[in-house]
Amino acid sequence: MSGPLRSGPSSWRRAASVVLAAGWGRPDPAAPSLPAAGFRLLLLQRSQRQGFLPDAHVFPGGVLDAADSSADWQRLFAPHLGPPRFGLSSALPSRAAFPVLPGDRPDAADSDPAALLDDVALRICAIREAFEEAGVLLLRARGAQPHSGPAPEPGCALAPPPDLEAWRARVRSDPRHFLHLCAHLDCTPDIWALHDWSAWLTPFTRPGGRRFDTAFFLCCLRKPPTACPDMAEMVGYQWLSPSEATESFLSKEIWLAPPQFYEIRRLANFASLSDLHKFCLDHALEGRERWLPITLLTADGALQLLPGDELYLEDSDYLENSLSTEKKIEEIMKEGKKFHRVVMHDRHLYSIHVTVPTKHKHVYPKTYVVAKSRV
Ligand SMILES: CC(C)(COP(=O)(O)O)[C@@H](O)C(=O)NCCC(=O)NCCSC(=O)CCC(=O)O
Ligand SMILES: Nc1ncnc2c1ncn2[C@@H]1O[C@H](COP(=O)(O)O)[C@@H](OP(=O)(O)O)[C@H]1O
Ligand SMILES: [Mg+2]
Repeated sequence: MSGPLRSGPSSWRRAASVVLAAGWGRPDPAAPSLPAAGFRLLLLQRSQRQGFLPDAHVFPGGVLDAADSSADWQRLFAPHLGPPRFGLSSALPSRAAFPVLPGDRPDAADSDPAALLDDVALRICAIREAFEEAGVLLLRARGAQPHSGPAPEPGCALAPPPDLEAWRARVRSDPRHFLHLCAHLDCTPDIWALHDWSAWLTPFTRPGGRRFDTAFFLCCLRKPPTACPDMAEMVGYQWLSPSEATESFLSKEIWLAPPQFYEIRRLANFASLSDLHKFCLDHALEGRERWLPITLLTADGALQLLPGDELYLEDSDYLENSLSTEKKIEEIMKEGKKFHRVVMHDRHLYSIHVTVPTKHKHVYPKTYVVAKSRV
C-alpha cells in the first residue's frame, strides 16, 4: 500500500445539513390519531451546473454564513430563551483529537462574546439552507410554550408564506434576510427540533478539491412539508425511505456521495419515525465525532476507510492524501476483520462493512452487501 506525497493545505468551509425524516404511510387504523408508522427522507437533487457534487442527491445544507451567528438573533429568541444555549440541552463533550484542521478555531462565541455559539449558529444555518433550497420552514412560533431541551414530539414545518419566492430570493441574495423573515412571521428557527447526528469532512480526492466540514442534524417531522426546490442550486427532490433511496441509487435513478449513502443505511436501522425520534431523545449523543474518510484506491475501485477500521490511519498526512494499492477489493477484504468502511465498486455500487462497536451511544449501519448478480 502506498502512502502520502505532500500537497498544500486545503481551505475548509464550515457547513451544516439537516436530514429531514417525515412520517409516511397510512396511520394505524387502531390508533388513527397517531402519526404514520414509516418515514421518508428529503433528498434534493443538485443542479448539473454545481461545481461540487453536480447532480447528486443530498440533504438540504450549505455553508455557514456570518449572519447565522449574528448577535441580532438574541432579540428574536427573547424573552423566553436566552444565550448562550437558548434552551438547547447541554453541549456535547468536545470531539476526539483527530483530525485537527488548519482552520480550526475556538467557538465563534469565544472570540466574539456577542456571537452565537456554534451549536446554535450551525442549526440556524441548516434551517436557513432548508428554506433556501427546498422552501421548507423549520420555524417555531415565538408565542409557543417554551420547552427546555429537545422537542418532545416530532413537529410540523410552518406553511410557506404566500410571498415565498420573494422572501427566498432575498435570503439567497443576503442570508441576513432570514432573520427578517423570521421576525416578519413572528417565529424563531426551530433549533430544538434539530438533533446532533454526525459530522463529515470531505475526503481528499485531488489537490485543490473543495473541502467541507459539515455538521449533520436530524429532524423528525410528523408529516412531509411541501417541498419546492429553488430550481437553481436544486432542480428536484424526492421523499424516499432508506430502502427506496438505496434501491434508487443501485438502479442509477439517483447518485449519492458516500456520506449520504452511509447515513441512509444508518437510518435503515429504524423501523418507524417514533423509534427514530425516541432514539434521538433517549440516546442524546455522548460525544461529538467528526469523521475524515480516508480514500484507499484499489486496482478495481476504491474504499473509504472510517475511524476504527483496521486500515484507518490517524495521521494528519491523510488530510491531503489518499492511500493506494495494486490489490483488488476482494483481496483487501479477505485480509481483514475489523471493518468500518464504504466499498465503492463503481459509481453506483457501494457496500458498507461494519464490524466495529459503535461509539458515543450512536448507531452504525449494518453491513450492507449487494447481491453478487448486481456486482
Ligand atoms: C453538499 C454539502 C457539502 C454542501 O455543499 P453546498 O454546495 O451546498 O455548499 C454538504 O451538505 C455535504 O453533503 N457535506 C458532507 C460532506 C461531504 O463533503 N460530502 C461529499 C463527499 S465527496 C466524496 O466522498 C467523494 C466521492 C466521489 O466523488 O466519488
Ligand atoms: N443557479 C445555480 N446553478 C448552479 N449552482 C448554483 C446556482 N445558484 C447557486 N448555486 C451554487 O450553490 C452553491 C451554494 O450552496 P450553499 O448556499 O448551499 O452553500 C454555490 O456554489 P459555490 O460554493 O460553488 O459558489 C452557488 O454558486
Ligand atoms: Mg447547498
